[in-house]
Amino acid sequence: MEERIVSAEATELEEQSEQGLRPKRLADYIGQETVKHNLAVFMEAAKMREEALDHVLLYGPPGLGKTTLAAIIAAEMGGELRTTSGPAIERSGDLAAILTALEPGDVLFIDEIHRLNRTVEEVLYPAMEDFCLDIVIGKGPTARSVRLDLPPFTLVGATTRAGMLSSPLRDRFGVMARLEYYKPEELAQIVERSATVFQATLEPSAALELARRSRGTPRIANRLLRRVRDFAQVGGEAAISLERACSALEQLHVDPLGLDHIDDKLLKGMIEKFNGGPVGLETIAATIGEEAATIEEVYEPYLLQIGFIQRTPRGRIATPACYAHYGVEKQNG
Ligand SMILES: Nc1ncnc2c1ncn2[C@@H]1O[C@H](COP(=O)(O)OP(=O)(O)OP(=O)(O)O)[C@@H](O)[C@H]1O
Ligand SMILES: [Mg+2]
Repeated sequence: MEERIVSAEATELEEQSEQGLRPKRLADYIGQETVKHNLAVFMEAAKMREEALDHVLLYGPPGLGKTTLAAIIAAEMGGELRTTSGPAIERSGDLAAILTALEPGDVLFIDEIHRLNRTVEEVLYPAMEDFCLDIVIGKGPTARSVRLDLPPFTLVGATTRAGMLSSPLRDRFGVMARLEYYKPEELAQIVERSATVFQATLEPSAALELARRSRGTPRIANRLLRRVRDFAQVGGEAAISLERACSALEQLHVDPLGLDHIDDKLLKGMIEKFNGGPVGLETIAATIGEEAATIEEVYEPYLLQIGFIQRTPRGRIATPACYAHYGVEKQNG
């Protein structure tokens, strides 16, 4: 798969630089008002009862702030954040080691929790439900099971694929929070905050322009800000203006809706080669030289979200909004 500036996934380098951009407290976390409001109530109540917060499942598309929110929950609850991920825990013994090292009130963050294997997952059930661990000592006829108590802790799970979680696991989360794509005004606030962290001056109109082209995703907004700042810096400009933002984004092939050349290739292909469809996913994949799964999981979600394509039983169709964007009339027949 080609590297894209509008990809919602983090590059390896970004994972480190993002650290400094993450808001640390709930009050600084922009947008996601419902999730934020509910979490604030649940955290307050847990603190009043002097209990650990109920286990929280955060789900939604990449780059919307799940990892950020997990760290905020730990900070607000006054516990340590222990981070791991589904694929990193290979054996049930690995998870047992992590669980027994927890202190009361800690937050265990399991990223990509849909990728835990079943045997590991089963260790998690009693840990989540009763704060205990059943371990088997010995083998064969002398084997016996011992129950270990765990300190009260909060599990925060994150996933982009909530549908892939088994129902016993899903049922053990007291709080389920779905993160939504951000509005341009919210993304503008996010890039303005990031610009302050970078000690860059960003004009409000430039912030809004970056926001509009960021596909509802803070990670993309911050990435575009970094690149646009480079252009301004090399141009010797003290502040990032709207004109500079627009010309830099044009240079980067990010159009006013946040579409790049790959989106163009896909959408124009549907219009020009298939008269707007319906056209099957496999056929689209073959014409643009991509895997069907990549199109479905990576390219399509944003195009569906902005209403440029529709999924129908007979295949994908390009909508009138998509035709209008490219200034093309649909051929009849
Ligand atoms: N509500 C927010 N306010 C401010 N910045 C945010 C917000 N949400 C996300 N960000 C920024 O966006 C970047 C990506 O966020 P984060 O890593 O938390 O996303 P994620 O949902 O965990 O992504 P992934 O699915 O790839 O793990 C971070 O640099 C973070 O600073
Ligand atoms: Mg994350």
